Amino acid sequence: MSLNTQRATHIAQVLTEALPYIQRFSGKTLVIKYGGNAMVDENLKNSFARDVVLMKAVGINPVIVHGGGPQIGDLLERVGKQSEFINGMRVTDRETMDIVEMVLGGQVNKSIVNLINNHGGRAVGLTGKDGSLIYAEKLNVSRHSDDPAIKTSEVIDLGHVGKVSSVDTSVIDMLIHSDFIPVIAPIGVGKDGESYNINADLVAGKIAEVLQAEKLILLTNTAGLLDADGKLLTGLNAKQVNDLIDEGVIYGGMLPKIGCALDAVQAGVTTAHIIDGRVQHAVLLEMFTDEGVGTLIRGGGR
Ligand SMILES: Nc1ncnc2c1ncn2[C@@H]1O[C@H](COP(=O)(O)OP(=O)(O)O)[C@@H](O)[C@H]1O
Ligand SMILES: CC(=O)N[C@@H](CCC(=O)OP(=O)(O)O)C(=O)O
Repeated sequence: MSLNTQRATHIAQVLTEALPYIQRFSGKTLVIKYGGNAMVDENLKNSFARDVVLMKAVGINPVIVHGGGPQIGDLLERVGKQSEFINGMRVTDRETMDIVEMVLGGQVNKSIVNLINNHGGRAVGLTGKDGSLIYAEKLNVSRHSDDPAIKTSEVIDLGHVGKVSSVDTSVIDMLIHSDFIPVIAPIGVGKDGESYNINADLVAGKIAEVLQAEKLILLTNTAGLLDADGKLLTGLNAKQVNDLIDEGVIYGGMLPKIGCALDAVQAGVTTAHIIDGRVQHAVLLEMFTDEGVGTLIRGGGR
């Protein structure tokens, strides 16, 4: 057998092995959160874009929600502004909000759209303002005292940080039905017309819920959810997650991620996955293998 025939045989085998997964997910919607930390390497960005285009080509409907925390951090640094994070959320004053909108709605959103289109897909970029997709309201968080004797907690004003109050998916439905791939920046608009900076995981989770997606896939810069010894936790339910939060094993940027994954599966999304965006073709590995990759979160057990 020539080398070319061997290669073609291998491709044919791979394709037929993927067939049951393609049949299972064809026509289904998948919400993929593409984290800013997973967008750093050119090869990885290209492999992500190819995965998305391939999915669409086999009849799956990917909806991309992206972050861009490190990219916002870079521009803030260039203009000499410091950022503070509380419970994984960036404290956002008006000037920071302008930069967030420029970086997420402009630079990051358009670069992902461009990348997908360069691989033969048809992507359309949106923020939550387009088509009134995401209405937001102000998010306030409470900080508990480190002293267990002090039971009261302090409410902290995070500025223009929002949470999703409602999602109108009309514009997403229209794009999906016309064979476009929606690429969404996590900016919401308040009833007062103000812009809100929303953690991208929260937006991805809510959109997955409202679309009743088959999967919510959160790409990040760790192998998945890790235990106190740094070992990957492959399958978890709500009770186990809450115990890990109480033990302080889950903190920072993983808090909104795991929170939205739990909320999504409890609201009807079949499964949520936290996977390693530093691995080439991470999304396809999750979709087209029985064992999957990263951490799988299912509903129940709270
Ligand atoms: N138990 C945990 N397992 C894995 N990562 C964790 C855990 N707890 C906190 N983290 C932190 O969460 C980070 C991922 O969140 P974040 O930085 O917001 O990523 P992204 O930009 O992908 O949303 C990890 O890099 C890690 O520092
Ligand atoms: C309120 C809040 O923290 N918003 C985030 C929005 C971007 C984001 O979520 O980016 P990653 O997914 O790359 O972390 C921020 O300002 O960084």
